[in-house]
Amino acid sequence: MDLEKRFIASVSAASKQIGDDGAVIGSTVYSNDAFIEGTHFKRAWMTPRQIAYKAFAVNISDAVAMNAVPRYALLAIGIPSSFTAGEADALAAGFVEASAAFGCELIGGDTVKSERLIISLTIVSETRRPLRRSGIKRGDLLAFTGSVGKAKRELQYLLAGRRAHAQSHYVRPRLRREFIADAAPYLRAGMDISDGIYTDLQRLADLNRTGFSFFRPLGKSAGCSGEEYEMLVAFPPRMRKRVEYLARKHRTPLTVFARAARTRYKNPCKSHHF
Ligand SMILES: Nc1ncnc2c1ncn2[C@@H]1O[C@H](COP(=O)(O)OP(=O)(O)O)[C@@H](O)[C@H]1O
Ligand SMILES: Cc1ncc(C[n+]2csc(CCOP(=O)(O)OP(=O)(O)O)c2C)c(N)n1
Ligand SMILES: [Mg+2]
Repeated sequence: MDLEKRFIASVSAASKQIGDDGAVIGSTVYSNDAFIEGTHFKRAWMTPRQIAYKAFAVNISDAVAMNAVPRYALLAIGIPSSFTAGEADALAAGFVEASAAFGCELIGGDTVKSERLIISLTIVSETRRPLRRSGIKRGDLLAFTGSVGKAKRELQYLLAGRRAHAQSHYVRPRLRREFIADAAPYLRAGMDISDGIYTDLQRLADLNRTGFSFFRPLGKSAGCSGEEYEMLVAFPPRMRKRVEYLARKHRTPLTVFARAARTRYKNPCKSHHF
């Protein structure tokens, strides 16, 4: 078992809430994601403003994954002392821009000096109908939004020393807020794709004690592509037409690729955790 899984399993003793994209307390959802130089990005890849915007967007993704509307954000940030005033201003501008774009008010946080640029955001969001990772039944269909695979390619370009394109989804993830809000009543479960479909399916398999029978293999280039921030959803076959209609309505590509079945699931991807 990898170190991350082991650690999360241990802290899960503290609360039954742990295990989903966010914790649902009443109609409020709490979620947190870290965005760390060296782990999630390199400084050379993006401008400080782009880094701040992406950090915010990937956090909003967890709220969307819970079918929650983001309301408030708390930001903890560690800024290297090598940053110029202009770079610090640009970082701040990225958070202010994202806060307005996602309608999520930045109400506080903490600022410290650190060796690397580190960002941790907590999002407080509201939902009337939480979309959880659990609830999948045998026979349910599995689908993902958008086209997946680009994030992995972009990451490979960047690791090879190239610069990111400002309009790329890797720099500016497009979230499926409207589609999820409309489709949630017909979905059995959902999560956002941060580690790649195959790895995220492993989480659904463990949590729902199910395997998947694939209509067609996705291939590793699509299935092992992380940081897509597209949605992975499950719904009963009788809801298929309705969910597909809502996807078309919101111009959201939707690929139905598997059904939940009594098979053993095996994740073919290499882990990037520890
Ligand atoms: N350090 C931690 N302390 C408490 N809960 C944690 C910690 N790290 C992760 N979790 C919880 O474990 C679950 C799985 O986390 P993770 O796989 O990172 O989710 P995601 O991929 O959406 O970020 C989530 O419910 C998350 O809140
Ligand atoms: C410098 C650098 N190396 C490697 C990667 C690849 N990478 C790091 S994290 C990640 C997946 C998502 O990160 P994680 O921390 O698991 O997000 P979470 O599931 O908690 O939302 C990927 C593909 C990267 N983005 N940047
Ligand atoms: Mg998530």
